[in-house]
Amino acid sequence: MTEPLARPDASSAPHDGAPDPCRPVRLVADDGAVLTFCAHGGHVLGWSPAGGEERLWLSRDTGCGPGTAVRGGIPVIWPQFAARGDGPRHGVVRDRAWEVLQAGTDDRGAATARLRLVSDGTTTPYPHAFTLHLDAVAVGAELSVRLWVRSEGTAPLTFTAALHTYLRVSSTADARLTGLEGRTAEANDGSGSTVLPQGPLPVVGPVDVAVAGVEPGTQGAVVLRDPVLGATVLTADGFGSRVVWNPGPGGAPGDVHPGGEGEFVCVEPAQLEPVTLSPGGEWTGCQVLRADAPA
Ligand SMILES: O=P(O)(O)OC[C@H]1O[C@H](O)[C@H](O)[C@@H](O)[C@@H]1O
Repeated sequence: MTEPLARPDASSAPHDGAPDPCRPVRLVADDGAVLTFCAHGGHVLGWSPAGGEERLWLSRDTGCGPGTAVRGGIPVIWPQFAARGDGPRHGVVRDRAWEVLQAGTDDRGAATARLRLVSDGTTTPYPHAFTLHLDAVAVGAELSVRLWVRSEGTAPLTFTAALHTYLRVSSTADARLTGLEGRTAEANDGSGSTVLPQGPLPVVGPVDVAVAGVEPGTQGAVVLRDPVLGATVLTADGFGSRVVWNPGPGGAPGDVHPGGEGEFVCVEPAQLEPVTLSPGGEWTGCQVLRADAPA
């Protein structure tokens, strides 16, 4: 079942008779799990597990439209994480329209969407030919999101990537993160490294770090515990790092609604070691979020 929602930003312009890429599309699985996405940015906007509340955070003040990234949900960061390169910050795919290849329910009753972005290599500021697919599936307690890349050009294609996941919390003051304790965390502003303390980590910002060498799958699980919402367990494959970001009081970008920085923490599966694909080469990274009820 596909239902349109009100657009998050009334200022986003429809694109010449084509469906507005900023229009949120809401898919409901047979068991009640909900996946919301928009074509702009190949962006997962929301997810609630079967019988549960929304687990992703979306700013009420987000923009959406050519050149503007949505604030919240799961922005696709590619082919450059943050300012780690000489291209545009966080890459070139979060602020342009993707195509919707499929949206609906599959034969298990899961809510599924496949989005695609194709570049023929003539687009600035990133003149490389590539195809990206973003697959999102919501069913039961889980959301899975898979990013697939194929190099379509004749030259090697080098990139970094992330699924910049905004996890909703009832209050950053009460939420805690486990799974990264005792690991070395590199500050994303280049100011150096620290070793994270043992025990559950507070998520009140400012915090902006990257932890490298995270194991794939359940071995590298990171768990966000919230006393109201319950736990969200994040596992990933293909992404060697986890970025943890919260801007903290007074530090939020202007498209975060007032007080919004107290309502989320970003836990981002990221591939920060550059990946190089030969012509025709492919790469896949995926994450699974599992919602557990409050203890
Ligand atoms: O404002 P944006 O470009 O969306 O970036 C938002 C945040 O993304 C990541 O988490 C980075 O580690 C942060 O340094 C950055 O502030």
